[in-house]
Amino acid sequence: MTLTVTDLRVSYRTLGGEVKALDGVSFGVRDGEILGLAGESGCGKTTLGKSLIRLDGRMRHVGGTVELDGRELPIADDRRMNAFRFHEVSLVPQYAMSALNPTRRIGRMVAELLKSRGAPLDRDKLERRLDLVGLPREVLDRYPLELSGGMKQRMVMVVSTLLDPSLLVADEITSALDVSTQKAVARALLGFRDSGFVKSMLFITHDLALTSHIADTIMVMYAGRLAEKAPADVMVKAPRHPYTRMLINSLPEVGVRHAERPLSGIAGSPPSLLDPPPGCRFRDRCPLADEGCAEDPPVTETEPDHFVACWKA
Ligand SMILES: Nc1ncnc2c1ncn2[C@@H]1O[C@H](COP(=O)(O)OP(=O)(O)OP(=O)(O)O)[C@@H](O)[C@H]1O
Repeated sequence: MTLTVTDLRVSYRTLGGEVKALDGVSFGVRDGEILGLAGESGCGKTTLGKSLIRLDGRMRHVGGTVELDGRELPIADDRRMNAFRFHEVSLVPQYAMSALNPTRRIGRMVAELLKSRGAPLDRDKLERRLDLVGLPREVLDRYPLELSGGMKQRMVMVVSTLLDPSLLVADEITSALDVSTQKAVARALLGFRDSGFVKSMLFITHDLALTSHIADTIMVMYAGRLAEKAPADVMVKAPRHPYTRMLINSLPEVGVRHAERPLSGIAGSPPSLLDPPPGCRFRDRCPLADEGCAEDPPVTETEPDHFVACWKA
């Protein structure tokens, strides 16, 4: 197992109180596995990704543990985490396209970054990786401004994986790209895993359709908690949680005109994470909810590798 997250609790300090963005999340990522993390805006996907790399100033590690390759990550200790960042766990951020320093040629920037991490620049290795993501070697002589959005995105992927981290967290890295560029980035991600440059991956997206093509396993979160986790094909064909079912039914089907089959959304919104009510957090929006749902549903393994947090599943 590359990653084992146990009962992770992370909140944000705000003027209104503590926003419990992750409220007891447990899951694992196996060696070689790509875990797609999905769920609607605000469910805690980015917070989970950040927790594994760097807590920002307003985030507080309230409880739980994160183990990477059997060693506990000191996620609450920014300085001690330095030994792990880039080397063991790395992030391609949500706004990767602006993560490149605009005043430096890319080759120089990569060399400086590696130096700051105490690693020498291995030109051969760098060039092989550029080949893998389909970037010409000349990009190293260019400024970020001279690259398209998709090229920048792939460049950031190369940079974040140069030290062969065990786990790569890719946060919404395809959202701002057109569909064919999205595919190139997705292929590059799979190539990195298949070539062993990274052992495992957490692929964060709100795009369930895309994640079902890339991920081996999909985990759906709802309001700071795990709702369902299952192998990607099972999640798409036989979801058990009412929320996941509704999410999957709300996906547009290619070739089906919406006059024939109207797109359905999910009415209502998740509860506030400042003071979430007890019980199932989806119950106000759930067509199957009854009084029993006022109690917290445990995460249950209904079949091997299929985890669901629902009394009705
Ligand atoms: N800096 C912050 N200060 C206070 N609350 C925050 C902060 N960042 C996120 N939150 C809250 O934490 C919860 C989880 O947010 P998070 O960004 O992790 O969700 P997400 O699923 O990644 O959403 P999105 O898809 O929109 O990026 C939300 O309720 C959000 O409002």
